[in-house]
Amino acid sequence: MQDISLEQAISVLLEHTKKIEAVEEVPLLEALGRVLAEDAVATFDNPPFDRSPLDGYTFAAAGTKGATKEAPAAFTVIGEECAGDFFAAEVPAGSAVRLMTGAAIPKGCDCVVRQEDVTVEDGRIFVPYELHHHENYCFAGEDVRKGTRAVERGTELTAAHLGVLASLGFGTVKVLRRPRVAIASTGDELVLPGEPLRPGKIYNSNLYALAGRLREMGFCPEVIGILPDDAQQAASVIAGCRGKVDLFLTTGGVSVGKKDIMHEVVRLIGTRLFWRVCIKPGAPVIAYTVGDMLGIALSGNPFASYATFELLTRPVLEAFSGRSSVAGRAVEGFLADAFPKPSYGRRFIRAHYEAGIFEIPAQHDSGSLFSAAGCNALIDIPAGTGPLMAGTRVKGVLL
Ligand SMILES: Nc1nc2c(c(=O)[nH]1)N[C@H]1C(S)=C(S)[C@@H](COP(=O)(O)OP(=O)(O)OC[C@H]3O[C@@H](n4cnc5c(N)ncnc54)[C@H](O)[C@@H]3O)O[C@H]1N2
Ligand code: MOO
Repeated sequence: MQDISLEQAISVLLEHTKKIEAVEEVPLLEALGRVLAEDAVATFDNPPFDRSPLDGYTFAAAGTKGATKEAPAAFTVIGEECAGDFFAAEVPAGSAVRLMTGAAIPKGCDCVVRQEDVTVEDGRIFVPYELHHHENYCFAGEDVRKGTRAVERGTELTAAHLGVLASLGFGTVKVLRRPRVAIASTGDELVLPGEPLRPGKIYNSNLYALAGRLREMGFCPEVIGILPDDAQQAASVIAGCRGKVDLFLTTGGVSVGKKDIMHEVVRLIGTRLFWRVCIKPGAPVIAYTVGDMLGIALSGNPFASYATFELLTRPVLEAFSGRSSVAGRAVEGFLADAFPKPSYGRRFIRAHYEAGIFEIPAQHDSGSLFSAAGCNALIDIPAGTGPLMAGTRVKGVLL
């Protein structure tokens, strides 16, 4: 099989990715980042009643006609209402109710005066200027009218959406089921952080970097852990997830070494879609299916798996969720630093991008993730490019 281009690889993966249409109802507090499955329509006017925007007094504005500092209008204060109280009686002309910001405006009243603008004496207030009908007055429904489509189906819910939905009384919302992603690392050399490091072993960093990346993107990966370099055992774990998982992600075991087991795993349980993509790092990626579960086996080198996760897995995750931010992540800019290596094949290098400038860290080996920690972009260097000088214009993609 010949190496395929990155674009071909993405298109093969997307052919095997179905948008998830299943719906589940979740508590509103757990709905951040989820995709709304049906329009959220306001079932009442919000705010639900006419209310005061000030701490002050409410009365009929007509009673202030001709009022001046010298000849203020007087009102008898017949009650008090804090936000949350409800003053049910009608307020007669010449009377006022003291009320706090957010309190409902009682019947008979049509304006509010700030409490610091009036004088209070013996249960009466003196208003030194004229007020108009509906002055300092908030109307029922002025935020959201009953029947308004407050949040549209398909919206990825942000914090502001949660606030709007809460204001309209939605305790739960119907959202699309999230893609179920399982993640594992292969390799007998791997040890979980926290355990002692024996000779020849290394700590498993891919599992943490990719599980973290999935969580940053709003997914809840099922973290399987380390699969041994035994194709039968690894195959049985992966096949056991069929029907429960949409995407099984692994790292390691995809090259040509003695223990590169993923080839055998795919032979045992699935159908290979492709092996090897014309990119550096991470070329030896395998894509496969096990029934309707998609598998992506990324290469084990930490930066290779980190970069190919962005380039190959992220479009799949977005397609599962019905989103596509891939195009929106493309950026162009100038190199702050030289990149002295020629790129015979298409190469992606880590960089920090800001305001049109890409800074490249000194360390960019596929086996090292250390310098990726300060990076937020991958520079896309076309095949056949010679050494690059500082100031060269390049394209990239934001992580
Ligand atoms: N003869 C050839 N050898 C290699 C080729 C090749 O074309 N011919 N390709 C090289 C390239 S490029 C890559 S990339 C790697 C891919 O290897 P694998 O995907 O099979 O990965 P492993 O051999 O399992 O591991 C590679 C490297 O990464 C370390 N590793 C693996 N998993 C983890 C983990 N979870 N956390 C941290 N580090 C991990 C592993 O110990 C190895 O050092 O193959 C080249 N070889
Ligand atoms: O594709 Mo590999 O990650 O360059 O070493």
